[in-house]
Amino acid sequence: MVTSTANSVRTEVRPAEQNGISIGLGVFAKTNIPKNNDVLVLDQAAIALVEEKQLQNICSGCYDVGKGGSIDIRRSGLVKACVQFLCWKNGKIAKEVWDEFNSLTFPDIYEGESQEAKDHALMTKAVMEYGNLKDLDPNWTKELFGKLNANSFTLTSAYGRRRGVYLHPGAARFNHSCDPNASYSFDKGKLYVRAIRDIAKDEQIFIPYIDITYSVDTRRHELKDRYRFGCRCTRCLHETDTMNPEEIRKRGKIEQSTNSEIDEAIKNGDSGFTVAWRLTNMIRNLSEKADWDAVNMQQQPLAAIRAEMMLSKAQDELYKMSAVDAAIRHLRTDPAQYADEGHPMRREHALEFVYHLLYADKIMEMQGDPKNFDTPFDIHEIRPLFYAWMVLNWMIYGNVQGEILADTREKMNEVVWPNPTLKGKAESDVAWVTEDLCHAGMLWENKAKHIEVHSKKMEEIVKETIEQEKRNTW
Ligand SMILES: C[S@@+](CC[C@H](N)C(=O)[O-])C[C@H]1O[C@@H](n2cnc3c(N)ncnc32)[C@H](O)[C@@H]1O
Repeated sequence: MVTSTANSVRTEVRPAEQNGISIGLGVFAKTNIPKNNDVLVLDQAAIALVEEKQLQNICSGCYDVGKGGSIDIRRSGLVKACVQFLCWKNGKIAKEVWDEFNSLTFPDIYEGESQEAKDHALMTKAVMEYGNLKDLDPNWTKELFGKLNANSFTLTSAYGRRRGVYLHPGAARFNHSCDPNASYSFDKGKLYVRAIRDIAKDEQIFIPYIDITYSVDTRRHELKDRYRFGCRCTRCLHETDTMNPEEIRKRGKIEQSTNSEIDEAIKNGDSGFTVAWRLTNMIRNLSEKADWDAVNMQQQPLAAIRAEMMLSKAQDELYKMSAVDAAIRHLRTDPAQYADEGHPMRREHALEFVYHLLYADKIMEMQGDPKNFDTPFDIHEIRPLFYAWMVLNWMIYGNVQGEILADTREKMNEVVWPNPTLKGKAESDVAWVTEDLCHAGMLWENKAKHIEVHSKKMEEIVKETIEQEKRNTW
């Protein structure tokens, strides 16, 4: 069912409105689409740009690591010099994709005397100068930047750090909602749009353009800033109608200033440990200052600090510590943010948690490793490999009682995964983890006991860590 436009067997593009206001075109279901089913799988990205510093690591064509890419486009000098890299799939682009790209709109802000228009004029001049491109058309560059800004997806690493942008004219027709009925994920150059609720025939399909775990003020701020529109979604309208304006403003302020502090904390190339220490201080300061109930692990801005702490510790190979952050997200934040156990974000985060656990297990096996000091995992005598097995079984069965390998394989086929790579990874991991635990004698006789003990211990670790962070006795 892979297609290169949003007019497909299941979807069509037509005029759309949201809460009584026209919002241009949108994507609609042509048939009932049950929850967890594909809405659309798109290939033929028109533009995929990865920022310069990532180029050695990641291909902007398939977003895979270590492959490099090709540059073969009309006016290639422009884009290469300006935004570093551009990859047309197979060096070509389908005519229907190109036509759709040309029909995309962009806000007036890019016209005339706006700061953006001036910036683009300046960039064009620089590119003409340095790239020796005398015949470059400044109107074309303005259009390109305008379309990119208004219609592209932000490509992020698995940890949510920005890596670049991706523009697919078909995907660009999906409108945004802060309470979406579909989600998307990238996998090997394809974009998978999946229903996260049952979608009825003729219903409009909405995806989230931004992280919707933030409060209304921050969401609206970000949509205005990045995409230049005031959100008309039902959730935004409801929240602005019913919540206390003072409370809305206050929450937004704390979230936005914390995000700036996070950027500040990770910016200057310090060690992961130092950054994690700064982030812990931020939690303590927040818990001291904030007189509202957001200083719990389930909400922003603490969920954002948590994700950065996890990454910072992992950068220093402190996996036993980063796995604790992943556990807090898995057991506290995600269930609160995404009520549905099968939500794609919960699955993606769960698999990340598994990787932190697997690395933690490796480190614990290494005798004399300097990082093998007394972390909560050592103190509580948790075997990370066993907990990884529990999480994998939760992902596959929805519980932790997984039985035998053959069963697991069968079940894997029924589970809907956000994308094929995630499925493949979980599938191969559960096989070898199960085998290793069998050899270690942890499966099957004492399995129930191990599950009970590990669940209890992980709960204690999570509780203790959260308390320690608030007091900063980390
Ligand atoms: C990526 S485009 C989506 C397709 C677009 N409606 C079109 O006609 O091509 C983003 C634009 O759609 C509109 N839009 C999308 N979601 C919206 C929302 N929740 N509220 C208001 N406008 C929205 C805004 O004009 C925004 O700049």
